Amino acid sequence: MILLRIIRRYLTPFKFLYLLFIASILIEVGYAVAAPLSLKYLVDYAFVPKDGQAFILILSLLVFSGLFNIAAGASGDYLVAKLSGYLLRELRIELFSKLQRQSLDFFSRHRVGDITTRFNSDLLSIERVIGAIFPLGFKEGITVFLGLGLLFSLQWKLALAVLIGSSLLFIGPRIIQGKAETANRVVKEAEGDFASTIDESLKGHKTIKGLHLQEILIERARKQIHALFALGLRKNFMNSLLERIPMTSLMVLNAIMIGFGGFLIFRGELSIGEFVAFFTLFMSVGQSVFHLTFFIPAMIESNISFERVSELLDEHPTVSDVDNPVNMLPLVDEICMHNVTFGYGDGPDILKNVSFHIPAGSFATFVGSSGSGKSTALQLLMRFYDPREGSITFDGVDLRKMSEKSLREQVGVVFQDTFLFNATVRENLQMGRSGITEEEMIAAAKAANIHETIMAWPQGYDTPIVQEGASLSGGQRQRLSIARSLLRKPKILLLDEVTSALDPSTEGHINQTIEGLKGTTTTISVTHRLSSIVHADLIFVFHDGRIVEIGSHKELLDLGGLYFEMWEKQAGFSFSLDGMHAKVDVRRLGKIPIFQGLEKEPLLHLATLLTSETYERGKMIVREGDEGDKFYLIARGSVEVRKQFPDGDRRVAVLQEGDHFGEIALLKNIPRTASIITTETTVLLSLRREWFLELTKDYPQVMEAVEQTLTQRMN
Ligand SMILES: Nc1ncnc2c1ncn2[C@@H]1O[C@H](COP(=O)(O)OP(=O)(O)OP(=O)(O)O)[C@@H](O)[C@H]1O
Repeated sequence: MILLRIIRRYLTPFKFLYLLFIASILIEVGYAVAAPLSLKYLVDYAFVPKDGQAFILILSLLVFSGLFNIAAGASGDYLVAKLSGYLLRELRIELFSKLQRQSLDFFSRHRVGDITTRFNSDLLSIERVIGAIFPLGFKEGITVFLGLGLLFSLQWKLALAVLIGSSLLFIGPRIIQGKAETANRVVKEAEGDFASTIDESLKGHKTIKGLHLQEILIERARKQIHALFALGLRKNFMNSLLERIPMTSLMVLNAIMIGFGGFLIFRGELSIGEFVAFFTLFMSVGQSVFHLTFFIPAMIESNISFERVSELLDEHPTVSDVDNPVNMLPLVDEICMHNVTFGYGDGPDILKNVSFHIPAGSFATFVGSSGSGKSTALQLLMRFYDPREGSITFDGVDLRKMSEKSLREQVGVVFQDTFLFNATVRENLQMGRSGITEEEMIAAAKAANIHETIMAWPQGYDTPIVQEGASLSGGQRQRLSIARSLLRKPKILLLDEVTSALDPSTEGHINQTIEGLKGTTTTISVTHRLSSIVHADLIFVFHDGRIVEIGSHKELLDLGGLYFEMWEKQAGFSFSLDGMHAKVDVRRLGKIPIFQGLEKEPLLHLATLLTSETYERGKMIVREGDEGDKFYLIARGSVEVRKQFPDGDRRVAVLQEGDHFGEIALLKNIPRTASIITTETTVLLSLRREWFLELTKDYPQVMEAVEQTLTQRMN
């Protein structure tokens, strides 16, 4: 039984207290059983013969042992409170530590709501069992056991009759027990589902609003709440039945006892004192049985909680330290991937036979289309996952042989999705590091271009960050997390789209900071904004899980391959300093398929009709089904394309800088075929149909060109 396993596991160091607790229980049980037995002597030796001396003797014994019993009971209560407190403390610590040590795949396998339910309601239910139900059940169990022995010694025939009657009467609850167990499990799962929905609706409120998914979420929650109601009803009914049946059974048993007991008295096989003692003892045993059966639903419920908690305790991280791991030393030579193949879980290969060398101190970047495996490669360098095939080495040492702690000390990482703790700015920056001076902290904040912003807040570095930084802008969060990483002075710095939420001037500043790290820090940055990496030492171009080009910006442009194509697509845009307004040059405009082949003059005119639109992350630009009246060109940022399918809406593509959408809207008023949502701060250039049509009056060839291209595309 999991309960006993847990008790053994956590209470072994407290053996002495545990033995004391058992002793106190035995005293209590002894009294509970012996007190009714005293009635036999009171009735047969004191009351019936009217013997005063015997009465006083028995009474004194009863009073004395009663006081002793009270003292033992109180000590037992204290001990159980202490032991259960210890156990829960240890369980909580181990559970939480287990959670922290899990590999990344664990977090994609488990939903937040499900894990938090295990910490909240499951642990509460365990607390109830360990602190009250189990000790009381244990006590009642021994009472029943000893009490039955005494009942048999008083009158075995009567005891046997009562026992047979009881066994028959307990068959009912046994049958219901299985059903109750299933009902309890199903309710727990439904609670987990609902908790996940609440969690999702809170964390994803922006996306939900942006995609206008409120109704879908309400509908989903409504279904879950209805299911909870129906399942809860069944569970409560089953549990009540379990509780009710023993009471009824007890009444039937009383009838058996009085009837058969009376019969034995008349036959002279039972004295009146014995009958009174038997009856009282039976009531006491019956009460204990009743309590025991009362505890059964709670035990069943808790058994599921025990299972769910021990499931977590038994989870072993898929990525863990080997025995005797080596400590990673500061990088002096190179970071290498050797023929690495990797996929998530049992999924397809995402990285296919990837190899590269990055010299220490250099600034390297991973570029490529969305989904080509750049972030995955970065995560492997962090050892969030281990490769399926091949190896990763830092200065020739396999990552799998290094201690995780030393790796994390050497490697800093900044993700696109930054997470800030609910603590002050200072605490967030210094988190996990001691001995950081004020100057160092300010220098890091300045390097990340966030110092001035922090100083403008009323409490400066002591400003509390609330709701995990939800009140800050995406750019502020990103800059704070860059500062946090810089402050740790890592030898290797891994950056995943860290400047996506920044305006061009701030981005320029951060890029300078990153370039300034050359020589002292090995930096590997994943980005889709090629203008930010022209000074990188090495650029790795990813395509469909493979590296297809390697070189410097110039070398790759000269190569005229995929990188060149990407560069050409992104080139030709210019921005205002705050990044809110964009312009596109005529050469670039003429490369858009629908405008290809147009003369310079109409293109110049066209460029003046484009309007800048800036959106924060998570905003819906186009809603599937809405009337389309604009064509869009992405000047900066990226968007996802989502479509409705019978099983819900799904991302079907990601569009990035230089991509465009909505061409058909220039010609016809037809509903949009997909929704477009920004995945980062995005600047678009839009062209309204009415203005475009106006233009075509002066340049009819524009209309012809657009129509021709679109017709070709449709065909
Ligand atoms: N935790 C995960 N579990 C399963 N598949 C994943 C996971 N993370 C990423 N993928 C998949 O792996 C592929 C590569 O993703 P990855 O994030 O590495 O690409 P990327 O080149 O960085 O793209 P982007 O620029 O859009 O982030 C994608 O198809 C993605 O859906």
